[in-house]
Amino acid sequence: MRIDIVSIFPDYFAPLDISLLGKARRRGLIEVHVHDLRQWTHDRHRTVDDTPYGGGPGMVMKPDPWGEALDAIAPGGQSADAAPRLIVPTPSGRPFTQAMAVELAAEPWLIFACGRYEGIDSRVVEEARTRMRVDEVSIGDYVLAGGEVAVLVIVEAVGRLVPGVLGNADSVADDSFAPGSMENLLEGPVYTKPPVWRGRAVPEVLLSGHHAAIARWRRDQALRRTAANRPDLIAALDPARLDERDRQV
Ligand SMILES: NC(=O)c1ccno1
Repeated sequence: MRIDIVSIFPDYFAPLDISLLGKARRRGLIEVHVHDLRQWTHDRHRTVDDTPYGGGPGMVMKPDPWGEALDAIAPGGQSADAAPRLIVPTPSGRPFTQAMAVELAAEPWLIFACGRYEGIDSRVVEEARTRMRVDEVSIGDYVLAGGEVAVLVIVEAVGRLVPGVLGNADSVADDSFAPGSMENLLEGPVYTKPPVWRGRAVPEVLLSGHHAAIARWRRDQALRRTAANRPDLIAALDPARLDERDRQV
């Protein structure tokens, strides 16, 4: 997977050189290019924003630098299956979910546009849509100072799903919200050695080696945690996916 990130604060993305994603980059599983938007400005002050038409507070990011940046990064001509997908984090975007992370992890090329101030001139997304798929995405119902932190969240959630990045691919199947048996459920509690810690013992079933009983216990715990923390997810569960035991939890 290729990832391009455009920002006026490229240093925000130093964390992508460490840990899981840093290893994935060094192993050639993920290619990350971070670009300073200001390299596509042409005035002495390297201006990227201006006052909003129609008045109102704050500044809006000018379309010209963004248009030139996207032209330079994705000049076009790629085959349909190699074309980039532009992701623009914004509070007014579609909710970023685990399902979307799974979908994006299958893409060959993602470009992230980090907006700042009051946002990017809307014509940038409008024009980009004429030559690539564009998703305006929100990581939650709150407002950040810019898209950079949201891109770090999305790149981490997506990057860990790229085949080969996680040491144990099975752990993805147990993720909260993971498609499949965990779909729309929160992951339950997890334990490791020692078996007793400050007088608190690990649930016996987890030491039993009885895989069916362990799977059942984990699903019960996931249902309980989801009911406690996210009743909205329980309400959205497809009843057909709940067995008799689930209904008793
Ligand atoms: N909620 C968000 O995704 C966001 C992006 C930029 N500011 O907020």
